[in-house]
Amino acid sequence: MFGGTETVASAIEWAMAELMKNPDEMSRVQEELTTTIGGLDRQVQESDLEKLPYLKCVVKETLRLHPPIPLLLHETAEESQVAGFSVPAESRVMVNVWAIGRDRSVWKDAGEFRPARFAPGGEEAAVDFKGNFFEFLPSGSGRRSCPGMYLGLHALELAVAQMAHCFTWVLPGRMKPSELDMGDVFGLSAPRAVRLVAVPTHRLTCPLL
Ligand code: HEM
Repeated sequence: MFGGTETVASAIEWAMAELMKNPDEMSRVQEELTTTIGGLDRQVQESDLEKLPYLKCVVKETLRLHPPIPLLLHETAEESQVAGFSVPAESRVMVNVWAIGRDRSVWKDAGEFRPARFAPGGEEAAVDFKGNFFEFLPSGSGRRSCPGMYLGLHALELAVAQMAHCFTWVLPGRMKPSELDMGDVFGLSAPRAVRLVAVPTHRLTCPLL
């Protein structure tokens, strides 16, 4: 239950928070949605997702900065050498996916939310979720990597697409995007420290139901 629900729920909240903090990115996502869907007179459907490449970059960038499972807990099957250190067999090993995703020696503008890095022509366009790029491991890697990742991605993309397409979002009161608290809580998962509060207004010209 935890693996399939909390991961997706926390990633939806982080994606929306990043889009609220970066209004230009929200506009770009909404523009892609409006163009792909052909206006504002219908909702996003599952079949539209394959035609939304920038939305997929937004989701990828969200999972780079906010992997729902920040630490992978593994055990070595045999003695190994890592960076000149000998690691005995049956050692508990923790892989800090959260820190790797923000490593400045690996990522350009590591702390910035810049989905275009994953777009065609971007410097990280080739990175995927299969666990072969060790600098990007939101679903782990190898035999114990996440078996539900593509289901999770599908749910995540659909939820963000629907929210961005159906509504215009603003922060409550007169809060500026730069004032949005982006702190997280470190544990088994890494949800937002402060829940996202955002005010929607209807954007579509058709009814929601
Ligand atoms: C955005 C969504 C998701 C993310 C980021 C995610 C991430 C992860 C990660 C990092 C692991 C551990 C991999 C490792 O230790 O190397 C994992 C394991 C697992 N996940 Fe997911 N997950 C997601 C969605 C789901 C969904 C939707 C399901 C089921 C419907 C699921 C089922 C599992 C299971 C069963 C494991 C344990 C696999 C094993 O131990 O062999 N996950 N997930």
